[in-house]
Amino acid sequence: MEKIPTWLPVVALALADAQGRWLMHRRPPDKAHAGLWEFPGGKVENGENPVQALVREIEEELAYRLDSETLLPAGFAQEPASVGSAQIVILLYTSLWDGSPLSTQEGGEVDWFRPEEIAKLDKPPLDVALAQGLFEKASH
Ligand SMILES: Nc1nc2c([nH]c(=O)n2[C@@H]2O[C@H](COP(=O)(O)OP(=O)(O)OP(=O)(O)O)[C@@H](O)[C@H]2O)c(=O)[nH]1
Repeated sequence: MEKIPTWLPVVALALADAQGRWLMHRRPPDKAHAGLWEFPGGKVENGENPVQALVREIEEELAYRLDSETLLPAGFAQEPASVGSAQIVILLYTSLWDGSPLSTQEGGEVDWFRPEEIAKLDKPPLDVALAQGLFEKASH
């Protein structure tokens, strides 16, 4: 067996405001899944743990400094296993917004939505699964 990772860890953030709305990021036109709404985040880099990766990604994408102590694991979603390319697994964390401004740094846009609105947004497949897991859990 080759000693290379067979899966690609990605981390994502479900940030809630005090009104029960959640932050979603719309991917810019020049990227994969252009125009789709996702939980913001990105790939875990070598030498990082998931929380470090998420803090870095959110700072890069949104100029928002997460307090790693407030991040709670909320679920995960995975691509079907495939031969050839690494399987993407997205780990989702929740946090409560502290009110600091958010500003998109990489050409995307962000907005706040209620769970029933998020259900109707066009999303990449793993974000569909993450949203289902998060909001089905929250409503029980
Ligand atoms: N959020 C999300 N990402 C997905 C899905 N499926 C899938 O292949 N991805 C890929 O997972 C990666 C997420 O990392 P990212 O957000 O840092 O991607 P990026 O394009 O900004 O980074 P890059 O410039 O390094 O490629 C992207 O390559 C994205 O295309 C999905 O369903 N949801």
